[in-house]
Amino acid sequence: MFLRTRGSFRTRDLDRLARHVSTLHSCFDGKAGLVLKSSSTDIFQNLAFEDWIYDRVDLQSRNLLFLWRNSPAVVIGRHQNPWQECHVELLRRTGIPVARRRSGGGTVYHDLGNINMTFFTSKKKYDRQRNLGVVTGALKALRPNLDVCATERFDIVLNGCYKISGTAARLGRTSAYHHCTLLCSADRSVLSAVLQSSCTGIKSNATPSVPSPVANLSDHDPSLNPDSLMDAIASRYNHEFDLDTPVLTVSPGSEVLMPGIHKMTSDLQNWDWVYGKTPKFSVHTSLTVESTNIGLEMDIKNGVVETCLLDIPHEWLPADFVKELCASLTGIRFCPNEFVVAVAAFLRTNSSCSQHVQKTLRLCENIVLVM
Ligand SMILES: Nc1ncnc2c1ncn2[C@@H]1O[C@H](COP(=O)(O)OC(=O)CCCC[C@@H]2CCSS2)[C@@H](O)[C@H]1O
Repeated sequence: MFLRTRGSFRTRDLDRLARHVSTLHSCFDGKAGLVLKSSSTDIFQNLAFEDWIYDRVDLQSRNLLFLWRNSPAVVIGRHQNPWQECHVELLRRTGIPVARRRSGGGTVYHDLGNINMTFFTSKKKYDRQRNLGVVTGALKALRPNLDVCATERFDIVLNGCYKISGTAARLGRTSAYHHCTLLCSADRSVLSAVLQSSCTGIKSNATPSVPSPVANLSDHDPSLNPDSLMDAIASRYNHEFDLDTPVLTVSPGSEVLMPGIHKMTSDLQNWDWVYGKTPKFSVHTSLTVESTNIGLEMDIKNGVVETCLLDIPHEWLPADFVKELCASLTGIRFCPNEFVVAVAAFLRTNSSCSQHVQKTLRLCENIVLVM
């Protein structure tokens, strides 16, 4: 039946497929530990791979290290506000994605010059200082003169003050993971540009990040590169956990190897997860449009505008018109697409005067920049 409905499969393909499936399972079966390296640089695929391992692999009697890197991306913590943490408008313009991870903590920037490590264990064996010891041990094995140490808040700092690694964790009933970054040669000008809010006047209880001066390891020693660092970390991990495992490359895009991973990936990409999960917040800001001062107040819950108030001089736009405009913005997602559609629909039914239309468009050009 399976073969008939999918005529393109041949016995040879099925054999190969079966071999792959058993390969992945045999990777885990009977092993006390594994080191896996991602073949993907897609932030959503790599975060989904973490979810898949956490949900589907029995971590009670094994340790697992996952090494991965991403194309440029901003990664916010589970309980954070992207509009507060990053320059959402610049990210949209440059096509750099924002991802919300399932662990708590602050916002970091990733690119191919940044390494990520995920240490999976049982909850009982979860030990962040031990894991960070693997990282600092690997660095010292590579370059004995490097001054690196882990701090009380589980950062790793270079020369006593420059952050090169940040940590976050997810703890379940029986399983856990600790993941951390390592800055080797990331683009620091992009890092600081994207980790600046484009929206002033946000009030919220979301977890704030703790900004620090950062450095790249390659600033200290230009011969250090991500591949040699990952090899050194893998061998130090083997040493620390008394293992003898090679680094296995895995493809987190493979539904065949990891059934269910596509759904996990698309859940992480969904607007409702990335933006909609933001804890309730409000924006109180002022805009200057054609030399007129305009106050904007919005309450946003689950990413949706709950209330909207625009404080506009009556001589600039009539009060009834503004009231109707605010009403039409209530209930939309706090995002440019829905905003533009709502304003266009509003103007179609309320556009008796071309001056009002022009002013509304200019006002909306300014509002869209905070979204
Ligand atoms: N890549 C990277 N590595 C280290 N530090 C960074 C990085 N990007 C930004 N920063 C600095 O850390 C603060 C935020 O520090 P804060 O302590 O608030 O948050 C963190 O460290 C979170 C680390 C999450 C690690 C996960 C591992 C895999 S997926 S992401 C930011 O404002 C910058 O100053």
